[in-house]
Amino acid sequence: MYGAWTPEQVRDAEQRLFERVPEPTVMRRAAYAVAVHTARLLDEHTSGVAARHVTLLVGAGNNGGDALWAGKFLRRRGVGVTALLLSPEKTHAAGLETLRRAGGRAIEAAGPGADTSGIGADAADALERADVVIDGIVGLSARGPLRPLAAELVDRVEAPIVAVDLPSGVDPLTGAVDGPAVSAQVTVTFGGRKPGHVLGAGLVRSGGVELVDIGLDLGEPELTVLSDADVGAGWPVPSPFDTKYSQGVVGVAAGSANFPGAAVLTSGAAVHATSGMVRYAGPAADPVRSRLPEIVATGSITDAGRVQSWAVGPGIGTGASGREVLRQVLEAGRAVCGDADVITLLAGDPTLWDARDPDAPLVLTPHEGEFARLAGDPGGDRVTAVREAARRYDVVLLLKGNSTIVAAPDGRVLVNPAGHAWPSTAGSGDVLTGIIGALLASGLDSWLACGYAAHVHALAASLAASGDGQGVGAPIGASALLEAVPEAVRTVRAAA
Ligand SMILES: NC(=O)C1=CN([C@@H]2O[C@H](COP(=O)(O)OP(=O)(O)OC[C@H]3O[C@@H](n4cnc5c(N)ncnc54)[C@H](O)[C@@H]3O)[C@@H](O)[C@H]2O)[C@@H](O)CC1
Ligand SMILES: Nc1ncnc2c1ncn2[C@@H]1O[C@H](COP(=O)(O)OP(=O)(O)O)[C@@H](O)[C@H]1O
Ligand SMILES: [K+]
Repeated sequence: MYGAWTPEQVRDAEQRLFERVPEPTVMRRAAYAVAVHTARLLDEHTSGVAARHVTLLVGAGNNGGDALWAGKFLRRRGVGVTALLLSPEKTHAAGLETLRRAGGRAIEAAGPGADTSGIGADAADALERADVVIDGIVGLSARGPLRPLAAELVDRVEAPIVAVDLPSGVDPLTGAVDGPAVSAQVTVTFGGRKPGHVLGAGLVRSGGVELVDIGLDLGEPELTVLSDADVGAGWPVPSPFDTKYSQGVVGVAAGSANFPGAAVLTSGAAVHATSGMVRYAGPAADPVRSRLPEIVATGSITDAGRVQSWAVGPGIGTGASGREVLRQVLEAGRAVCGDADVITLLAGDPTLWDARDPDAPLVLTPHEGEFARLAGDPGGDRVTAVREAARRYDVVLLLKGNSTIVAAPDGRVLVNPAGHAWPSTAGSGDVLTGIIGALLASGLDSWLACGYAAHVHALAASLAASGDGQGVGAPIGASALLEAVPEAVRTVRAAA
């Protein structure tokens, strides 16, 4: 498990740290780590460190200061260092001095001989010669997209980039990118990850994140990211004294005559995710029986028998029959995972919420379009949007995406950064619904159930796509993802 802390939390912790350790000492610690990772990258790309060339993009604040200090440490290893100053008059003075004393060169990015881009001739040359570029344009204090000169410089870079703290152009709090931004090979960050490293475009732009301890005491994180080991340790498996009933029975209300596949995928996922028993109730009972003989299938919810949870929504339609299915499931007073048409129905008719038993956990798993129907466009700050909607509707809300966000009504937020896009295939959401339904039936806390399910779902997709999680991937369908769920569960349990 690891956390991500907001810029405000990091700044507060920095202030506390500076009461004990002088600020320049902390900055040197941070910059030294940037230099170490830059040297590693140089070695990877050029099979050496000495006599290689590193160009620093240096903005107006301490982020640029870190880059300048890193340049000084690289000089010690014989690296040629050129700093391009974006705001020469606001450059971190001590950093600049130390780089110069170490034999580094510092020039104005917008120096003489500038072409229409505004980049000076020497600066353009330094960018072209760079084996690695260090991005010290902006860090924790970033606001909005890169300014024009910074954007032009970044656009010119062809060498791999080491970002200091955050890739510039990424919003530290939301991970949103609204314009030009750095795509880093490695991001070296200090004290703790920021939300911008694990959310949205920021996740992709950060590359590999290297966390450096600078002595910050950060407190409770804003966001939590689960590891394989966390998920494996909590994944429900049968004990010697369990029966198929005691582990929790999952009810699946999904699919229709037009969409039997949704029924098969949701039910199949529930079968693979946990032991115990899965009941299916709906018009696709025949295809479900023929594909999944272990499922007890009936035509209607009233005939389904006792369950501990319902996974409901995929393919049920938004007409009268879908509405009736939802009403019956909500009235059953069991834990519910509602997906797809359920969300559209609840968004369109607020009276449907009245059927809900307030004591039974309710999870909703919208994709972005469904979320917009329910709570409006999530915009760039998805965490805030999801957290507010979870509170307003008193549900656990899982917003799907490359980084999936799970918010509880009490404000806790989990993020699952997939790290790849293999789950982006039709029907994979149905699989997720089935996994969550199964975990709810086992009695797991519904917020954690969503986090566990999102983690295993993404892992199953990666295992299915790559054969063993290591090889080059190939596109998969939701059926392959479904079949890989047991291997994903094995993988996380082995890590626990
Ligand atoms: N406080 C400290 O001593 C420590 C801070 N650290 C570094 O300090 C950084 C934070 O430094 P600062 O608070 O000085 O701020 P930054 O260096 O993040 O930003 C400085 C300035 O960049 C400009 N800027 C903002 N948005 C921009 C954009 N979109 N395009 C171009 N320029 C933009 C603004 O003028 C802003 O004031 C951290 O990210 C980290 O790298 C580390 O050295 C660790 C210790
Ligand atoms: N680009 C992506 N990267 C990683 N995961 C993705 C991406 N796009 C979608 N997903 C995941 O795939 C699943 C798609 O669900 P959904 O949109 O409901 O599809 P469907 O309705 O076809 O089943 C979700 O778990 C979502 O998080
Ligand atoms: K940066």
